[in-house]
Amino acid sequence: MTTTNHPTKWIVRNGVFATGEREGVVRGCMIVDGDTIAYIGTEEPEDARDLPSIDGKGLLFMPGLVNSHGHTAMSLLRGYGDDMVLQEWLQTKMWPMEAKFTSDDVYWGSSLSIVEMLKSGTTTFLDMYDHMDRVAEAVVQSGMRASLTRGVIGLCSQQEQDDKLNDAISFAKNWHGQADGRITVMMSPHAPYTCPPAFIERFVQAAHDLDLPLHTHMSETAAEVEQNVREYGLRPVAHLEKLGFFSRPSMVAHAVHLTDEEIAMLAANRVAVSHNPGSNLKLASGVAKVPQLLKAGVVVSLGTDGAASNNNLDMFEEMRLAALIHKGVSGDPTAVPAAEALRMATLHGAQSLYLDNLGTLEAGMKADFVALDIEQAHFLPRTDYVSHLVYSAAGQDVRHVWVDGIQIVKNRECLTLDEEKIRFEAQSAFEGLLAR
Ligand SMILES: CSC[C@H]1O[C@@H](n2cnc3c(O)ncnc32)[C@H](O)[C@@H]1O
Ligand SMILES: [Zn+2]
Repeated sequence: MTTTNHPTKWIVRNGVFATGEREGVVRGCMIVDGDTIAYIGTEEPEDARDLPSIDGKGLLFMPGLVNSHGHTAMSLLRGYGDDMVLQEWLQTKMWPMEAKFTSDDVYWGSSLSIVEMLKSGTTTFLDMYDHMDRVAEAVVQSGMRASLTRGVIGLCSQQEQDDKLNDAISFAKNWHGQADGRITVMMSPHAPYTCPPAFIERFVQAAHDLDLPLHTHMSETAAEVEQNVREYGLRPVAHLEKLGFFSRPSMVAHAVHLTDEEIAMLAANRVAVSHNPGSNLKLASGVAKVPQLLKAGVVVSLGTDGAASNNNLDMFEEMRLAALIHKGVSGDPTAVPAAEALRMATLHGAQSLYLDNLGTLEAGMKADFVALDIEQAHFLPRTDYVSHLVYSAAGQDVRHVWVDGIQIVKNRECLTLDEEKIRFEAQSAFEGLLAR
């Protein structure tokens, strides 16, 4: 992406800002200096008079959404396997197709997901997959921010395990901190049921050596928890703790099937959780105990998972699901209120990816933000914009997107990517997979 033609310091005037912070909504202006928010408030500073400006009238600004768990190349398998439980879905539909993926397939699938995410307000995402150099290439081109991790399934020979771990280590060495710091890396054994204990321990060691966080799928289904107990005599949380997984900064996806003791153990070890309500509902995995996790002080963020188990990457939908399903299952209408759902999709997302200065609209924070068109029926009356964002809005309401202070979506057009080519190549890639 090119960074020319962007003024280093500029101002948004006449905007409404859902800051994601305690003060909630600010009506006024925001000054961006390079990649950072320099000021936000109701009063315009005197020395801002001559700054280049954009008019925020009719726009609601909010922090860019953070999608804390997914597999971007899986957009190529959207609609390819519906209405199955996780293990059947993985074994009969996903893994046979993924075995045929080339690095080009990963590039076009990831590019397709990036277009979808950007245009629905996501500015940062986590991706766990194979051929990660090609995902990184798409991230660089897009101008987006990402936490990338080479996901490794260890149900293979010792030699293949070595090769996969070395691939994950090389990827980390080559890409952590690249793209002006927009790309960071985590280390990811796929799950306790696909990685033998000794292999997970090697990932923990590598994460120590590289000083990187760890990420994995954990306790997504009841069947997986039972299998873990059968094979190792421990539920997944105690199993991972025993393997040293939580001795590193770590974030686990799903965490649906937890006991109260396990929730306390995650909190004590400062393990962050990516809650994926859409994927958990579609695969009939269950409903995570999010109110209890939040009460215990666990950082809970939101993820879509891949587009083959969701089946879209719209984080507004995940926010709404998170705010609704926990009310439904608990019978408590105060469970996950709107401000909490918004925080999960923004600040908690940044924290769960171990990214500093990201996730709210405040002076000193990264200038990653989006603007929604609020001159639409479903944003009226002007009662509570945080409520509207969570209970009424959808990704299609996003009109403009900035990352690091640079505009990358303008009037719903992606400025950094050729959307038409990406749509064409993604469809061709899927047809090629079917034919191989
Ligand atoms: C080794 S790369 C990532 C790997 O994860 C698979 N996957 C996608 N969604 C899920 C999920 O919800 N639980 C577990 N594994 C999942 C994907 O198909 C890739 O093989
Ligand atoms: Zn996943």
